[in-house]
Amino acid sequence: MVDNFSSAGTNGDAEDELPAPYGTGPKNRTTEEQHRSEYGYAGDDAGDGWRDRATSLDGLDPAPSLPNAPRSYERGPVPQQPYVPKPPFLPGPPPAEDRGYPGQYAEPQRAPQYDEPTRPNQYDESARPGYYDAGREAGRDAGREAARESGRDAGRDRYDESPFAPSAYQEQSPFRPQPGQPQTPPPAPQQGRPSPFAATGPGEPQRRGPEGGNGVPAHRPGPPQPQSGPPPAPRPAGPPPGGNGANGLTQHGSNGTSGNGWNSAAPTPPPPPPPPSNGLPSSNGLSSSSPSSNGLSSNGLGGNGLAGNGLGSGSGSGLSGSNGLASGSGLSGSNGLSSSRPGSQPRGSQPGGSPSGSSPTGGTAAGGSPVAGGPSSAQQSTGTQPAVPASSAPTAPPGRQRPPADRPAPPQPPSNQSNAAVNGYPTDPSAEYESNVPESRPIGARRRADVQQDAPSQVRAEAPIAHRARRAQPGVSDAGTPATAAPSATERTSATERTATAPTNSLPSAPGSSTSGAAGASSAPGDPGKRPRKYRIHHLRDLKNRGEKWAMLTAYDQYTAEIFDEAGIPVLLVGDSAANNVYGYESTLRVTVDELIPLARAVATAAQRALVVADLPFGSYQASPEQAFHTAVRFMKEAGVQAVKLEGGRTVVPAVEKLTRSGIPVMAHIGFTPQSEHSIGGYRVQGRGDQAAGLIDDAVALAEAGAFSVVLEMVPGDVAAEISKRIPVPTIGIGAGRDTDAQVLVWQDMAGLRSGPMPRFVKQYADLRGILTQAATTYAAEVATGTFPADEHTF
Ligand SMILES: Nc1nc(=O)c2c([nH]1)NC[C@@H]1CN(c3ccc(C(=O)N[C@@H](CCC(=O)O)C(=O)O)cc3)CN21
Ligand SMILES: CC(C)C(=O)C(=O)O
Ligand SMILES: [Mg+2]
Repeated sequence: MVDNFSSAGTNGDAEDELPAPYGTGPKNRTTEEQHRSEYGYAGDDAGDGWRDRATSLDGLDPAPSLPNAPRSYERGPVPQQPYVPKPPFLPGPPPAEDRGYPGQYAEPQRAPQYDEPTRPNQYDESARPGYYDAGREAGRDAGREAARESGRDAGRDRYDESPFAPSAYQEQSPFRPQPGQPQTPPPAPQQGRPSPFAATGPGEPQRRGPEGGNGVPAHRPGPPQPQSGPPPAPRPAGPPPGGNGANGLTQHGSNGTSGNGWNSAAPTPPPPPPPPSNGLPSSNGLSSSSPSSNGLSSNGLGGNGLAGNGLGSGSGSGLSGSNGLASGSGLSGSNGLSSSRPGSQPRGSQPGGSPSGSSPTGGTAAGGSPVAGGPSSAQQSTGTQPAVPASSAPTAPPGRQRPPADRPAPPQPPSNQSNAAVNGYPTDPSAEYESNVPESRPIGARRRADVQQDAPSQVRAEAPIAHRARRAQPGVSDAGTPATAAPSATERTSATERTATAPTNSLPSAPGSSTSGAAGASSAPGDPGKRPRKYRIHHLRDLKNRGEKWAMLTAYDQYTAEIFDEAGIPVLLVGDSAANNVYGYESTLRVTVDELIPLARAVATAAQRALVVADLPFGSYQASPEQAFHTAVRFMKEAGVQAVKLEGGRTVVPAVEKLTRSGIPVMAHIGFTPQSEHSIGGYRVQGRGDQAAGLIDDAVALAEAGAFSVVLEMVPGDVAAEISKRIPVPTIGIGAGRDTDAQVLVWQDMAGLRSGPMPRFVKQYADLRGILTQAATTYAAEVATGTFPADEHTF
């Protein structure tokens, strides 16, 4: 059997599976289908918890019942689009739309490139061009016009233009909220949707499983959370971070404090935004102080949290610190966790937030400097506590409606040319990438840096970096950090220095020896002094050979990339998980190459040391190795990433070979592969029982094909351990236990930005949702009361 991704399950099939020469496409499908079988699944219920969780999620089970969309794809063209035979329908307001995915996936005709639709792929296929164009024209006009007529307002128009929301199409699409109607609250579709990611609306608590929704808590009660990431060195220490527990955050999560934890809270939608006037409790005194004081500000991401604490450090300790934050801020208390709900909406209240909470401390006002302040502030607050009674306040950020408009952020101005669209790159296939590159500094700058890195002595960062640093810390000049210095210092420094500095991060670096020296030394990710100037695939292998564990995080934008990079995270993944963590889709299936490239570019541009890997989204590589090549090249050229990741087992070996032979490092991804969610039949652990052998074979085949690392998602710990021993390249686990060579988490999960049901393998190290909720609430309150801006903010 083939299975693509999962072939794991198959034992003997292995051979069969091996696709012959590159023509994997079809096969994959076939295979996938087979997957449906339940494999070991059945038995699982009991033990794992996965099942349980599922149950808890109630019907959430993604697959089948989803009202949503994905299914449309599977079925073929979206029902409603009569006129749209195919791509054409892409209404394309803006060129961008190329995506028009709706129907296309299914389509056979065009070969390879589903995804890329948008831009006629330069490399490939010719065919497309015409195809799309035609379609667009037709579709667009019609669609748009109609839409306009309907009276859309400006905002809407914008929306329409968005590639994602072609008017005509949209309306019909099951996935998205209709443009016009802000179905805001939870987008209609979502509600029902089982997707774990779906933001739960305020009202949606239901989704959560019994357990509390997230299940998180429940599930992982745990005591020992093994999983957390063993930070590099110490890893064993598992608990360390424990602190976390301490922090509450974690605990929250784990405990489910709230009941379920986060969930519970959520349910109660809080009162809408508080009337400022009253105040925010805090407002009063707060004024300046409060706000900042809360630490919120300070906490801010940078501060405590992440950076400071050091994610990097891994689980460990540092983090905990972070907790502090959380709690400190009240957040915790507030937790955003609990309360927070997904954004979508009303989450309302989030408990947190509230103002009240805030106030507590007093803070510093200052603007919170990030970092430094961060921690401290946090702590301060802590004292205060969690403040945030959730209820209190008015927290609620104005519910976010996610009216369609917002969500898909379609940033792009509608340029019309198709391609040009999104990226801004010219559509012209032949166009020179270099020249196309929009910005001046980005890619180029980075690369230069890289080069230097290789050169041992280099040091100071280049101008670009400096700029970046400055930007980050207003006020700071090169040297110092502004008020709060901590972070800044780091930032400012050159890349090299930065590393070192990386503040807080002291994490566990591996004691390992750093072998190499300067530039390339292989070193522990967490140890500032030992970090390579730029992580390269050989460094990762060195880490494995030395037994040093490391952490990977997703990143989708500049700031998070900078923070994680400075925290010592050696690899940043611009995952297709941006679909549900950036664009608001319910699964990763809908995100396109054109949507990911801008994000990847931001991350690649911002990361100084981290190796940046981009996920090849669904439909952009399965058709053939050539398609994979073209898509990968786009990410390398247009975004500047250093490697790509694709999902699948033996069936994608030809693609892996093609890429690696072409000089493109490939990170493989097996076990539960989200892009094949529908063929797999939901979010399930893969590789149990009989499937184990197949999964191992997949890993071995991928490593032999040249993959420089292999992500193991939702794989039994013992199987992951075995694979880790069997292949020479690093294994990166997510729901694969503690014996993989590295761990990866989606940053919003790790930092507590999102709420809603959380996969069992997630450990939350901060409560950004709570922090931001409180910050926004306080800010709004101060504006309302006239506290802000104050004299010092006035020119
Ligand atoms: N925010 C976020 N976190 C992720 O880990 C993530 C994404 N997004 N998007 C892409 C993929 C999808 N992934 C997922 C998503 C959901 C589950 C999940 O619901 N797991 C359940 C198990 C359910 C079952 O076994 O039936 C769990 O409890 O962990 C797992 C992996 C991992 N990735
Ligand atoms: C969860 C990780 C491995 C991923 O593929 C993503 O974020 O897209
Ligand atoms: Mg992915």
